[in-house]
Amino acid sequence: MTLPAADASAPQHAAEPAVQVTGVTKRFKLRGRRDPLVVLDDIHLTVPSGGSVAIVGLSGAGKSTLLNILGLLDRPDEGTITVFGTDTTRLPERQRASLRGKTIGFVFQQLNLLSGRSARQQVAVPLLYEGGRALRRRGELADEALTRVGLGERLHSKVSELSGGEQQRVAIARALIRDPRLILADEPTGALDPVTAGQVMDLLFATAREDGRALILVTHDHALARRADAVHVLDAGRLALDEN
Ligand SMILES: Nc1ncnc2c1ncn2[C@@H]1O[C@H](COP(=O)(O)OP(=O)(O)OP(=O)(O)O)[C@@H](O)[C@H]1O
Repeated sequence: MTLPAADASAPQHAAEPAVQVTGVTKRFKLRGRRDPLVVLDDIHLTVPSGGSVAIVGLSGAGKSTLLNILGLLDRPDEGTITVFGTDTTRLPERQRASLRGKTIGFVFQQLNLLSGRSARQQVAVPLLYEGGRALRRRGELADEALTRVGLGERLHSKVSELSGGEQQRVAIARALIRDPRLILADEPTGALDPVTAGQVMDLLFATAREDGRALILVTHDHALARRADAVHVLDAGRLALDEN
């Protein structure tokens, strides 16, 4: 897919990690319980530029909680998240939102598609907040992104007319249209058959391998996790490298 070209004027920091997580802790207060639930306990993680990391763990281990924090959708109680050299700890909400929008593409389990809109309209939505060329070319860029995920024949189909797997691919095309440097994916291929899943993951891994980009993938699928450069296991609040 020829997505919008990366900003050639943007500074390149090849040696700088894409994401650096230090000492992240997250607790939730639970109803009827005095002690909070410690979901993340002193998490450390480095994702190199051009790299991919898979996070595996049992249901309830805290994978989504961690992904929400990495995606700047939630804040940790302690610790720091540095994204492409920007320490997000003390960033005001508006700047966090701006960094999130410009830098991060989300492929989450909840697709959040609008049922009345066509695939092309859905995929173009993130470009509505951009000015200039990307805004003007949004239809063309959406078509390219949809073609890349194998939906070139369904540009005008409404979500309600698409299968679950096709909807998931629409969400992936939408996540990629702004050419994000960091892709956060939570079970991105859960609704796809093995062949389509393989193609979609090829696309996500290929995107991440470009210098200055990265992919963080949460999955229960160990075969898929092993395609990443490193696999980390989240268990009892701690994140450990899976050496197997
Ligand atoms: N806002 C919240 N308030 C209280 N507890 C929460 C909240 N969000 C998550 N939790 C709890 O934190 C734990 C981790 O949840 P999380 O959704 O991160 O797990 P997960 O590893 O993504 O699970 P799954 O694989 O089932 O999606 C769970 O026990 C969950 O109930």
